[in-house]
Amino acid sequence: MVPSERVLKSRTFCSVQKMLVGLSRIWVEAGDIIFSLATFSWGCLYMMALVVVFLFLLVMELPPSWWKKRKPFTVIIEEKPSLKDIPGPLALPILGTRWIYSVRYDMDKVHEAYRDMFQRYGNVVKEEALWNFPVISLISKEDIEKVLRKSSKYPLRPPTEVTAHYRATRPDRYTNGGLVNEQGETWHKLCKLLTPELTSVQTMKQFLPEVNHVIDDFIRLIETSADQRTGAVTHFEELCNRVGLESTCTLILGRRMGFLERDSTSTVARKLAEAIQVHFCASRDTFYGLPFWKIFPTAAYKLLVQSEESIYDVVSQLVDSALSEERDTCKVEPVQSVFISILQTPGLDMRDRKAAIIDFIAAGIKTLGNTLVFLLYLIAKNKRAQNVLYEQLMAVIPSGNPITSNTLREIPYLRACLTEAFRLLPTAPCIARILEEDLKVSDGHQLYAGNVVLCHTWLACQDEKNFSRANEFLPERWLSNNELKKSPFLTAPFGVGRRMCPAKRFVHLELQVVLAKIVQHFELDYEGELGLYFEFLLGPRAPTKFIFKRRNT
Ligand code: HEM
Repeated sequence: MVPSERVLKSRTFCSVQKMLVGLSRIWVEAGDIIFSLATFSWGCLYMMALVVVFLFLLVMELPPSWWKKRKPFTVIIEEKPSLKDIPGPLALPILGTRWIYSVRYDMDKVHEAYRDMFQRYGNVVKEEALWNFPVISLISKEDIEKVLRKSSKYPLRPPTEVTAHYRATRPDRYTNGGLVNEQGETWHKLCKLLTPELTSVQTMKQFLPEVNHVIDDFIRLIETSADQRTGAVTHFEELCNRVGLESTCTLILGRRMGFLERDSTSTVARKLAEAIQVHFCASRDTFYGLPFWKIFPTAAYKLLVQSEESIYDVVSQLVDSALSEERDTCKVEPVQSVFISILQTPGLDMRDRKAAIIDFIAAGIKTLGNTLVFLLYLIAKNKRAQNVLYEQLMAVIPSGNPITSNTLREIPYLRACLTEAFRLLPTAPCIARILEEDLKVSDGHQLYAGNVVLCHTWLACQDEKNFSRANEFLPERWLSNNELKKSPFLTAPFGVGRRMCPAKRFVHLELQVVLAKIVQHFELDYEGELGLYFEFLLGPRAPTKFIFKRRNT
């Protein structure tokens, strides 16, 4: 057991003891009161019993699970008074600061809320969830680095509590919370068994020819969807979600799904994309809203369950049909390995295998779709960069030729465009961690092991202190490599350390091919300005309207 874990466990034991002692006192006192009232009125007794049961449920059910496993906040306040000094919105007793998302800010603009809070309160901001559980937000480059550098064997990322809660109610489908939500040894085991093929350089090398085919189909889909006269494609974000789904399924299931054909199976893609959108929105609403879903199924919780079940059913069908056709129809030979390796890995329950495939596909569709819209928007709006990229592409890859690893290496500007797009518009605007050690941050504020910390990498990337001409799209800044060395933790769109996204290599490959092929085929434009929308991830506000003018090559 690592030392930080031991510390947490011993603290957990003390805090659980204190909590039990406290609760038993509450019960004794509540019992005394109830007993005396009983002599007064049975009706009154009934009401009091209901109130006590309700309070008990509140105490036991509402705090986040990782809080219950660690130090209750009240204890932290008593022993470590300096957390009190961290500025933030007015915290109400018990309810904390979650009221701001109903009164001061819109739930779909949480990204703007943080920008405003950093302006109001400084570099370290404290929000308080229910029962005044603290969530600390950091924006300074030095603070973010301090948190993300301290990566242990089992880094802790706060789980999406509501998903973990729902999965616990379906033991027929899930044996654990899954790779994204698990912690400690269970997470480590899943990571070790499920991700080696996905992260392998070899798998990606072999997958490249198939990526070329997928993107050629995407180009055809754009051509047939565009207005013949103007080249306009409205709701382009839907096409991006479809290519995200097709590519991820091709990689994970080892077979083409046909989501890029003009009509045939696209209803499945739309159904899945819609379910995933609802899932992200419901996750956001249950996270930023009051967590009464722990006591009764609120509207947001019901939506979450519906979307979880739709995603499970649709992906399950895809997996089952791929399974029934077995190896001989896994036409994309090199990537059979991801699917087959998950299915054949010893030490995993069939439920874990299916859940992992579902999680990978669900994790891919929206993230890839959003990222692609952002990337193409920035290229469309920056004609100079678009022209430089086009010239370089045409010099290295004659139009119509497939893209290979060698040609990709010869166009560093292509990768620089990706990194710059991730800096300006990442779909994951912050990285969350649970601290495993005490840490001193800006303005002398002391944080403690067990505190939940949000590292706002996106906002830090827009700060002139960290990047000159921070709001401009300048891919050139990444060509020297100095910039990357100066700020490896700020432009970290896939996270950092052992909990980093296992699909980073795949996404980089996919985005380079898609950008290269689109810029070779079309001159890109965008009508108006792109709006942003927060749904747990940062996404484009629909409808997005791109103009694709065919190039004469
Ligand atoms: C543009 C696309 C994507 C972006 C920007 C992205 C970003 C991220 C980020 C920021 C994290 C959290 C990392 C951390 O806490 O340090 C993450 C985790 C994860 N991502 Fe991605 N992701 C993308 C695509 C995908 C795809 C296509 C898959 C599946 C094939 C995937 C599967 C996962 C999984 C399983 C985790 C949890 C890893 C763990 O906790 O061990 N992601 N991703």
